[in-house]
Amino acid sequence: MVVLEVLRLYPIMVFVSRQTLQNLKLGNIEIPKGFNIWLWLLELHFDPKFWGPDVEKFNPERFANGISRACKSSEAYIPLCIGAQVCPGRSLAKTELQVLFAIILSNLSLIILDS
Ligand code: HEM
Repeated sequence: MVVLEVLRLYPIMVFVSRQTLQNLKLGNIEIPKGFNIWLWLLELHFDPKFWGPDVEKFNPERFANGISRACKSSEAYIPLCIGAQVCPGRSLAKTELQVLFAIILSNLSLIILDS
């Protein structure tokens, strides 16, 4: 849950770009072949429409019941991208982060400050 929330608030890539291979129609918008589309991941991760009013709060508990319950659309949570070019290292990355947290927690004493 902590890893998922960290990747929501601080994604390594804040945007990805794609180039259209053919003319497309997206809703009412005509997009010509060869057009560059920039997908702003951070905007999706901080949209209260998908995440609710506490969108800016660090709240790992939001993922307690999985991504589909944390967010109104699972396509609004894409720190590792989506589709054909989804990050192939995603499982390794998540495991590495969990191991890293475990090492940090087992070597440090953490205290919660009043403020
Ligand atoms: C938390 C860690 C990581 C994050 C947030 C992350 C995120 C991403 C994202 C967003 C993309 C898509 C980029 C794009 O399409 O423009 C990507 C692609 C890629 N990632 Fe990761 N990644 C992580 C870790 C890793 C690791 C550990 C590996 C390899 C061991 C890896 C290998 C790759 C490769 C090879 C691609 C290119 C895939 C392609 O173009 O088809 N990533 N990653």
